[in-house]
Amino acid sequence: MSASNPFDGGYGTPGSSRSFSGDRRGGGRPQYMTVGAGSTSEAAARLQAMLDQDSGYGGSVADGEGAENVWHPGPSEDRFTPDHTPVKPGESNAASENERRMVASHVHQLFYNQNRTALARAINQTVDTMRKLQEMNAKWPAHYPTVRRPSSPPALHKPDVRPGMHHTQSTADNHRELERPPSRPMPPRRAGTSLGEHQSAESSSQAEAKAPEVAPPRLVTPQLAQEFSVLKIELKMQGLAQSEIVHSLEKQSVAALLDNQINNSIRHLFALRERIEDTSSKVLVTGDLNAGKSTFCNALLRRKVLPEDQQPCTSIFCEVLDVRENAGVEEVHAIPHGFVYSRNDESTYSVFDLKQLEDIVVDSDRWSQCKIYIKDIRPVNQSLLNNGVVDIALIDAPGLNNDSLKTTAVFARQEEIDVVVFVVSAANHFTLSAKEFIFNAAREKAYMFMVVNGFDNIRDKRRCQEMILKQINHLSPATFKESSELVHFVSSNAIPVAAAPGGPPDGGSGSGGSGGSSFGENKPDKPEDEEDGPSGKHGEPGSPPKSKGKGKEKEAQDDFNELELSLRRFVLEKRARSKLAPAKTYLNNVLGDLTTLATVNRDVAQNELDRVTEELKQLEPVFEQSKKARSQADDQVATNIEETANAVYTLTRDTLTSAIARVAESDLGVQYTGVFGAYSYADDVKAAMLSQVAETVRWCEERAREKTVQGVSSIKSLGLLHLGEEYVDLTFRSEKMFRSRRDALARQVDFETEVWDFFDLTSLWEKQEKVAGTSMAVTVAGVVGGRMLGGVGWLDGAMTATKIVGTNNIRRVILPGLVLGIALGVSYAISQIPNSLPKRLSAKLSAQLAQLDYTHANSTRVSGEVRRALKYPADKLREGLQRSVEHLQEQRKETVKVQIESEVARKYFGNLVRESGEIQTRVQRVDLEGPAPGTAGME
Ligand SMILES: Nc1nc2c(ncn2[C@@H]2O[C@H](COP(=O)(O)OP(=O)(O)OP(=O)(O)O)[C@@H](O)[C@H]2O)c(=O)[nH]1
Repeated sequence: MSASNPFDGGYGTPGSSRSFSGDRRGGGRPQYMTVGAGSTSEAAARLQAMLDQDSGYGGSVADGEGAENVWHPGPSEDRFTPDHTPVKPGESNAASENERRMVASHVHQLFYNQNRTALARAINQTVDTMRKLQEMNAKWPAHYPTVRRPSSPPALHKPDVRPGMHHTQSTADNHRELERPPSRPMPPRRAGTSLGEHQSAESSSQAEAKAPEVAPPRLVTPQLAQEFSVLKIELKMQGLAQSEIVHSLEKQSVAALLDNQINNSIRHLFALRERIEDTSSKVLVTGDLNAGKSTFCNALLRRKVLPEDQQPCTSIFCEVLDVRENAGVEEVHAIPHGFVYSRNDESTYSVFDLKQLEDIVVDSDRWSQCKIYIKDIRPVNQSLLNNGVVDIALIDAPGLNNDSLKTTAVFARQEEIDVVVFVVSAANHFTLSAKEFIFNAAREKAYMFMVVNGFDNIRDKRRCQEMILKQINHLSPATFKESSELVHFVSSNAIPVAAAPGGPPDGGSGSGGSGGSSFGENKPDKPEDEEDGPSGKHGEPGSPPKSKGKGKEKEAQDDFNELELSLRRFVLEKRARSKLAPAKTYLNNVLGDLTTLATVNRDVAQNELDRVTEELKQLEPVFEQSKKARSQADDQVATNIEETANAVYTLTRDTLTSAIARVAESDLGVQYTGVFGAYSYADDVKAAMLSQVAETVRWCEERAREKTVQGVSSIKSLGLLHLGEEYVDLTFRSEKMFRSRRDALARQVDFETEVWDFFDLTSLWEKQEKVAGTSMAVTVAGVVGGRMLGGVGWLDGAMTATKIVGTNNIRRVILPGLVLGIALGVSYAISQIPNSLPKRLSAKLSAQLAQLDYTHANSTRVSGEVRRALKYPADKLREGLQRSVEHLQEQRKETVKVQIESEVARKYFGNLVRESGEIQTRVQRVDLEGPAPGTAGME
């Protein structure tokens, strides 16, 4: 019994002859048969030609990758959709009807190819775009958006409750948030790993447009949220929200994480491309323990292949394949753990007989999975495995429980799983593990085929249906929307099955079976043949009496037949949805992510560009000012030093010159102790003079020190003026100046005191002229004495005296007068020593100092030291100014660099927004839902 309005579409042509020339899997092109008596119509031939010409990628792909290199199988290799509804032989206008159906199938196939082409091209373009993004990300680390955590997890992720987007920057200085423009159709779907965060389901466009995207987020385990991520950066850091972690990471680390995500995404896209190019389909049958999965699979095969048991038995994945895939040999290949199955490599599996399957399926310690090659005994138009269109594999999964849930979830996610058939016990409904599985699988497989099994056990069937459909609506809204096609309430054990190979014919499962012969074509259509049906054997105790049971069996088998038709339609006709939808939804999601990422980064780049442009505008005058200040301060400091040094030089020179000139006049403080101490007096005077000169030098040095201190402080003011806080103050220790030895002077000045130095005759003479009444004797004595003392020509002196005194008196006066005169003269001269000696010595000292160039040398030394002392802070100031200029220059260079980079990034991300938007639009235009033209009218 289907949930509502089961449509059988009127497909199927039992009796229609269809044959394929060549090996279906060997690459030979299938030949489409004309059904009925007529030949292929013109329209069909035209369509066939179109299909043959349509390379899948057409001639429109210029870049080549999509066209020739990737899409190997031509579209004609994919088979057209078969007719399903049995048309009884001899039915009126069967030929034209069949022909019409075939044309419709071709059209359907053509559309399928177009969609497949469009998606494959979109995959190629997306991969190209993502690779370019990786290049950009390496140069300009992209900023990564995160999703704001909802305060309380919404029950359903409806578009209007989508979380707003937060942009998280990885750098502290650049932190800002960007709100998503409200008009943007796709929300960001990245979130942290917590249960409160989730991403939207990957669903078909229809599901996206009309249905809430995901089931309650509380069901998302961190593990699965990660597995279903697209460009999400997953970080496993305990106790930290993702946004916080992203903040705490370096920009480069985020870029590296994104790069990694892109790589994963590209890998996934390649897998999807391979998948859409693959013509086979895998059907995974899963569900709770003991829900009747194996019984259901056997019912589908009309053959008891898989072991059924009342207690859990299937503990490994059992993949049932058509025997043609194994060169026509029925057998089981059991794959041990750790091996990757390859049919052509026997070392990867062990071969068993079908009879041994019972032992294999329970031995999960030894085997990871098994491949069961069997011959589907049903005709092509009824067989699922051998349907003539797609290679189908049926996979019986272990019952969902805590241990296998994850494995099954991972299995269900595999790209090659096209259809998930979920078997749920009508009596038990959905368990927690079932709900979790469905919710998560719904992300990848928007549609799920639901088999509510054991319906025979239910008394209030309507209530059971209502309750289960309500749960499905909650778990997989997309499936619920098509519940008439996708949800079936059946009793698998009501289906007569052939006995296991080698065993007696077996009807139902487990506890009993229907007549072994009841499998085969058209059986369900003949309830009257069901004498030996399963009625009463697998029903609950107290099942209805036989006559009533017969009706029930018929009903159960009809329901199952209906299920089979739907499943065939789902797998075969709607394989576009099951095969192409994952590619479409993933592309849609990843392109949405790309657009989000690009929008965020374009805005970030724009903001950065604005910021640095403004920064540059402000920096430019500061830089110019700094350069000007440097040269100004340079000049000022140089002038300052020069002026100070010159002033010190002048002061020292003048002071010293006058001090030396006047050294004799000053009070030297030396006591004259008489003629006998004249020599020591002379030494003392000399020492005192030298010390006075040295003292003067010291005085000059002191003034120079003061000037230097002033100079240093004026340099400091300049520094503070131009460098502000950057100015490094130096402590100037002026006492360290002029530390060189000052007693050098005594060693330099070396002159002997001579006798003449004691008598300054010139001055004596001058004095005598000035003093009136000084006796002639004194004069004579002076003259004579002078001459005598001069030691040369004393007679001349005597003669001169004679002339003056007169000849008569000479004899009387000459001797005593002479003696007296000399005595007086000598005593006078001696008395004048304290006056004469300093002058003489001073003159000598001056002369020697002049000879030594003492004044100039000292002035140069003192001013030189001043210059040296000032040079250090001046150099430091210059360095500081230079650094400041260089710093600004560097800053300017850096800002210009950032300006150029953000300009490039803005353009790039602007283009990326456009590009990914365009690809996304093309992807969204791929309509996997609408009926193919030509078939619509037939349903
Ligand atoms: N009444 C009734 N019993 C059924 C139905 N389908 C299966 N059973 C019984 O349920 C029991 C379990 O069936 P299995 O097919 O082994 O169940 P399973 O889900 O494959 O079990 P595991 O693989 O062990 O998880 C068997 O005894 C079946 O006969 C049904 O539609 N109605």
